[in-house]
Amino acid sequence: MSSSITLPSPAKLNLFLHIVGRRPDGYHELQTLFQFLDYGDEITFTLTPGDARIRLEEPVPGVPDNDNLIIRAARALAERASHALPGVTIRIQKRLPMGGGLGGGSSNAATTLVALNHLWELHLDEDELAELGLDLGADVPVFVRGRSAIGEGVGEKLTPANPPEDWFVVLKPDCEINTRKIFSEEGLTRDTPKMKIAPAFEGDASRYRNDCEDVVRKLYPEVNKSLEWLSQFGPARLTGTGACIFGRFPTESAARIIWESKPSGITGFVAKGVNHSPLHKKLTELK
Ligand SMILES: C[C@](O)(CO)[C@H](O)COP(=O)(O)OP(=O)(O)OC[C@H]1O[C@@H](n2ccc(N)nc2=O)[C@H](O)[C@@H]1O
Ligand SMILES: Nc1ncnc2c1ncn2[C@@H]1O[C@H](COP(=O)(O)OP(=O)(O)OP(=O)(O)O)[C@@H](O)[C@H]1O
Repeated sequence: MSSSITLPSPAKLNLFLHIVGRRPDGYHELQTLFQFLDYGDEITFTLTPGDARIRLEEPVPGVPDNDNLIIRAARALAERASHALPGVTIRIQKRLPMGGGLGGGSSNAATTLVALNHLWELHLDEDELAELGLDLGADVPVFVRGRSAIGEGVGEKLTPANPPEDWFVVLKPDCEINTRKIFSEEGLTRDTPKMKIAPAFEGDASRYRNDCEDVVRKLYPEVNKSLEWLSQFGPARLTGTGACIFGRFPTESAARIIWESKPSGITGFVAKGVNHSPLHKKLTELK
């Protein structure tokens, strides 16, 4: 087996996000529809026999290595091994904005769990990896499992879903949003009635909303302005707790026309929604 592997670490969108309650520990109970994008970071893992360290070739700007979810995921996995493991050097090509609501850090953690489980030949099953992942972040399990899904609980109870694989214009207003801050806002809607989720949910996500959107629009005028602009062309919505917003289009060319006309100074990208994670697709090709 090769001792080096390069794998995608895709973004997710929350096609809708309802807050349906609050647990005694303060965490919010959600109903959310996750879909992956064929766009994200890329991570290369190279085993280093003879050097037991788990290290990043270069730090992610603004994130101390000890806090980096890649390092934390690798260490958590290594603790599960019953024998000495070779070290690993990890290189990340970061494309996803931080604090964007695209799940970048969680996706990096999941790619690390899946990649090192493979390279270290640990044979943990998907349930074990998802459970390890949940300790690192609420969004990690869906990235570990790699299927679009309705997430309930804090996002760890997953029911596979098949939303249409549309094209998206994703815009990143010029601000970073802290997830914890939004979940602690007094004015946040926390009592959306729970829906009954049918297996293989294929409902029209645009009928539902993101309960964080009102609060985020008020606190971040940049987000409000971008949503107003994108809404001219169809339903536009916040992902996660922001800051990114997305508009849905049936074809790539329709999405690109809108992308080309965006106001100057806004960053982002055009990507396709996919119901199978690019991570798992690539890993299957490699096996
Ligand atoms: C908003 C979403 O992106 C939707 O997919 C996720 O629920 C957030 O997931 P995440 O970024 O992995 O969040 P975590 O790192 O687990 O949590 C950050 C903080 O947000 C708050 N938090 C998070 C998730 C949740 N369901 N309820 C919460 O109240 C908690 O204060 C927590 O300390
Ligand atoms: N590998 C990593 N990549 C990005 N952020 C990381 C990483 N490791 C730790 N972090 C921390 O996680 C924070 C949130 O980053 P992330 O990119 O996951 O935000 P997000 O897209 O808003 O996530 P979510 O949608 O899950 O709320 C960052 O501000 C950073 O401090």
